[in-house]
Amino acid sequence: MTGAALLIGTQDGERRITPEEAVLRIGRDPLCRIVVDDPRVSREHVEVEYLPDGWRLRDLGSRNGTYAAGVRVDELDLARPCQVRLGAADGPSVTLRLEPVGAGALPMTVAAAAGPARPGSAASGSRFEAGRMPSATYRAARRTRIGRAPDNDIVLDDLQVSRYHAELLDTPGGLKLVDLGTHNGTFVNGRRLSEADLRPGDLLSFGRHQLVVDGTQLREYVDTGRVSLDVDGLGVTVSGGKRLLDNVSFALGECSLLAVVGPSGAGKSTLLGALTGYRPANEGAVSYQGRDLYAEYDDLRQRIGLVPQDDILHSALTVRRALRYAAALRFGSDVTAVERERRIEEVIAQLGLAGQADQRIDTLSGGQRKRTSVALELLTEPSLLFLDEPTSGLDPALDRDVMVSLRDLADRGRTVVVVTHSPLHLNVCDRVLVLGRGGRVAYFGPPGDLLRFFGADEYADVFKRVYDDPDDWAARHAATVTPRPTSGEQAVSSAQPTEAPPPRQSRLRQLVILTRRMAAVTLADRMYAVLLLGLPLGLAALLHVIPGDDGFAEPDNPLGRSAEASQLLVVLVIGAVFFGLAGGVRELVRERPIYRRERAVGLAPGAYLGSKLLVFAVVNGAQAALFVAVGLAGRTQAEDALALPWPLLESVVVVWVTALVATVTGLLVSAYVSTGEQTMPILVGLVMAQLVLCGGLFEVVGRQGVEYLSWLAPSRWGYAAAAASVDLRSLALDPSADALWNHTAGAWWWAMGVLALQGVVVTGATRWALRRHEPGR
Ligand SMILES: Nc1ncnc2c1ncn2[C@@H]1O[C@H](COP(=O)(O)OP(=O)(O)OP(=O)(O)O)[C@@H](O)[C@H]1O
Repeated sequence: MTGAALLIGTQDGERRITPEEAVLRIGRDPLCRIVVDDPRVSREHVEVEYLPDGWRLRDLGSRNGTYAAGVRVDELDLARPCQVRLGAADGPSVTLRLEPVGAGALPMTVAAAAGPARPGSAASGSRFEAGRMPSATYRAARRTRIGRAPDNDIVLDDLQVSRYHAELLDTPGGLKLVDLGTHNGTFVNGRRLSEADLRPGDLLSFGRHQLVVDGTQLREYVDTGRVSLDVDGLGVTVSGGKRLLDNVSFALGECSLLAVVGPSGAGKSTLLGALTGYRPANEGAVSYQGRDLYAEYDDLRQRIGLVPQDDILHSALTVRRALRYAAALRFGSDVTAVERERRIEEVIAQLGLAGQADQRIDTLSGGQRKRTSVALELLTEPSLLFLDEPTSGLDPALDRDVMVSLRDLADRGRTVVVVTHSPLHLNVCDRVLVLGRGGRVAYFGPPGDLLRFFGADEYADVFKRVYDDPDDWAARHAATVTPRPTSGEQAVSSAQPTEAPPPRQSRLRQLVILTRRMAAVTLADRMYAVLLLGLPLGLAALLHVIPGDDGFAEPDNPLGRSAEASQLLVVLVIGAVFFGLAGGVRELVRERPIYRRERAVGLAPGAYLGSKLLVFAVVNGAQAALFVAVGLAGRTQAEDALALPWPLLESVVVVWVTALVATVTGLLVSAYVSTGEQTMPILVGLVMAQLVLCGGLFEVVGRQGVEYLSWLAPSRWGYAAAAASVDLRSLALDPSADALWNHTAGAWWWAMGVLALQGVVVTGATRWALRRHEPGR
């Protein structure tokens, strides 16, 4: 395209301009190079200019707007042939045909614009095609196979496309599409379907590739990231009638970088939720290259990358390892390790992280860490990238570093929207949107005009003015924009409540990936790993403080009884509860931002929880073995075992299972709390309750309320199994009436069975609690 001339076609004929010619204005004014005599066109309506990266068309703040593919645009990259309308989105209007010609330019195709897209209707494709040119055209045979592998009839080179993805069958009733059981999914007019009868104009999506059906012909379009975003009348009202967003409208051209700024509480995060579809708006529409985001969310969500405010990275891993796990989770299982590795190296290079690729994330600078989060989102090549305050907490130099990276991403073909508190580097953006309280737009336009619009000398004044008088600035902004044509009805959003998408791999494969990741994270965090093993060792030392040297043998005193055995068991069981809870209680809350983001791209909660259980089962097993072996060293063991080959093994198993049930209880707490700090008092309270209710401190049998309550405590059953194992009823100082402690295999299995059942119930409750962190909540 570089060096290409531009052909501009109007009703009056064609005109060829070269890069050497200066900026060319088009409008009603006789001084314009191309004069258009039409009342809907402004005196100076648009200008066309050759920039280092190619031709651009810019709307000069025209009253009635400039439209491409039915979307109002402020700026348009003319890399590809297109049609724009001056003064009206549709109906009769002045139409310009713009076509780069000469070196590297692509041939022109003109497609007529149709009505707005409707999911499930045949119109999606026609609107989507308006003004664009297909990258290929295919004719469907009787059976046409589509996929990534080279032996398909239609080969789509895209890691989000399965090797053998779908089949088109030419039947007497017309074309029929059948998904070949992919995890990636096949989408028809934005809806995921396993089978569909196709009609002319239907839009089929496979990853970044779209095929529009026209008889037995299929026109292919590839989403290279050059997409426009059109936001019309977004409104969010919460229960109680409070308005969080009020009639937000704006249009962004391709390859744009938009900064959303505004005082705290203005609604920036709410806007981000509405634009990404996580928390859809109640009113209005968001369209993405002419496609309705809410109506076609199943499909379009894959084209959206979101970098939330909190890091979505395991900081103990290196950049490359974190990206490897993310790629394994986000790509389908038929994407090979070599293909994933290639993509990882691409994003590392793209974000300038080659020097840090093998560095641990917790040793990166704030800016590099943010760029790693961005790299992770770019793995799947989204065309729209949203970032929530990526520069918060960064110094001005790192702030600029991040903003310049975003500029670069937009320039390479992507629309980037960044919410920021920092006005320092707004000049790298194409557009700035200032939100005032109540979610009203106080300004939307180029950064260069921002201070002038507010009559301010510095950005701090802008914030203050918007904060002090949001109504006035919203009204002033409204006066500068042309109202869009409406049908007179309130635009009710077509949004459905957001649901997480299905996983990209089988749940078993996810379980394996997540288990490996968690093991890697646990081992990489040396301090944490040392603490996990240090805790049972410290507790084992406490066991040696208990007086006596009989262990679990009959005490050598006239009574034949002592407190030693029951004291040993209390410390063993409560120790197990303690290290189990301590491990579980932090786990989910510290990973919450990661969980939320991964859930939104197809993480299966069952696989996630399963990976925690598997790793903790191993960790708790090692802890139990250490604790029992070191803590009981030098003490006599019980003479015989009840259910397992050796008494010591029985003690280890009791401690292990008790710890595991406590771990799951910790995970349940972790799923409910909102910060790590909240876990400490809960941990203390739970350990104390387990101590009181275990039955070893004082007798709970026969004290009705207490006895029933104790049935809920895992420590009660862990203690009972351990007591049965060592025959505590014949060793303890006070002969106990607790039938759970009978020295029989039946009593041991009963106690262990109830303990296991508690584990299953609490795991189910934790899985349920994870629903609180579904995307959109
Ligand atoms: N579910 C809700 N119910 C009621 N009010 C809400 C709800 N969610 C958000 N709000 C309120 O809506 C307003 C906008 O919130 P939002 O988080 O979008 O603002 P923000 O501009 O992102 O703020 P900040 O810059 O502090 O992050 C705030 O006043 C907030 O308290």
